Amino acid sequence: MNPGRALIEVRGLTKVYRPRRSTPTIALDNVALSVEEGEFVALVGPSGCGKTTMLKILAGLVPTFDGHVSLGGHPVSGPSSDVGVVFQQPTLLPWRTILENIMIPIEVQRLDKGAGLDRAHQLMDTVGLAGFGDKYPKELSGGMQQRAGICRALIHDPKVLLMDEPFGALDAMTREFMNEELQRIWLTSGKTVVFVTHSIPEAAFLADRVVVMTPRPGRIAEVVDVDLSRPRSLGDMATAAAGITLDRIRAHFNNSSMVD
Ligand SMILES: Nc1ncnc2c1ncn2[C@@H]1O[C@H](COP(=O)(O)OP(=O)(O)OP(=O)(O)O)[C@@H](O)[C@H]1O
Repeated sequence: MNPGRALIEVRGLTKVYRPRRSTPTIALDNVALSVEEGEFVALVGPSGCGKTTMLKILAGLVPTFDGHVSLGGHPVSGPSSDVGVVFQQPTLLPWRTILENIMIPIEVQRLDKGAGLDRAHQLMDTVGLAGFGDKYPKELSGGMQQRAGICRALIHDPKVLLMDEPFGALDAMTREFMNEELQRIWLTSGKTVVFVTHSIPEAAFLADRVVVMTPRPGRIAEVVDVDLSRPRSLGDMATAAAGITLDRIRAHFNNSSMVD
């Protein structure tokens, strides 16, 4: 971790989708955000406020936008090996084993296979998938598949992990377990994480700062600091200090259905 140094810089970011046969949509409007190296930042906001759009832009998956977006001082102009992405669905290839799925970025980026295999086993150990490398995705539970997706995103040792509702499809108990797992992985890896969620408790449990977005067009309504010590336990979220943070975030959504 290198505190005080912005790894991700977003200034004046506006994204307008212009479909050929319908009216344009302003997904993001003049968004500014700096994320420091090693920081965990969560994005929350109502459906359609541009959270996924923001993440895709950071991932270099959206070619056109207005404003400045940089990663490590370099303007984002396409996918980068400095970034790992985890989506809501694990998107594992069904005909490949778990280990073969995790190794995909090593193959695509033509990195050293031996070192990649060592790291894959290390990551599988870390997330509790040791011994499952030879299984196929359908043989694993949803939570295990999502853990494999996290290993795949981390296999090439990216600086930044972008996560788009990674636990949204999991049952409540698995989701809580995955939140604790992710905190542990983040604490040991020192990665910079940007995490999209609809769940305010999840955002407050995981993040150093919670970025609250307005309904579309997405702007930043408030950035809420979460001043709770690490490592956090789920029980910590029932304390008065956590309650103040949760209320502060929830106040933005009193008339919205997004609150979990
Ligand atoms: N490829 C696209 N073409 C046209 N419009 C799009 C496209 N992608 C997103 N949009 C529109 O941009 C707006 C923001 O979408 P986005 O998916 O970024 O929101 P979101 O906050 O992630 O939503 P949700 O919480 O429901 O996933 C929405 O109105 C959406 O319909």
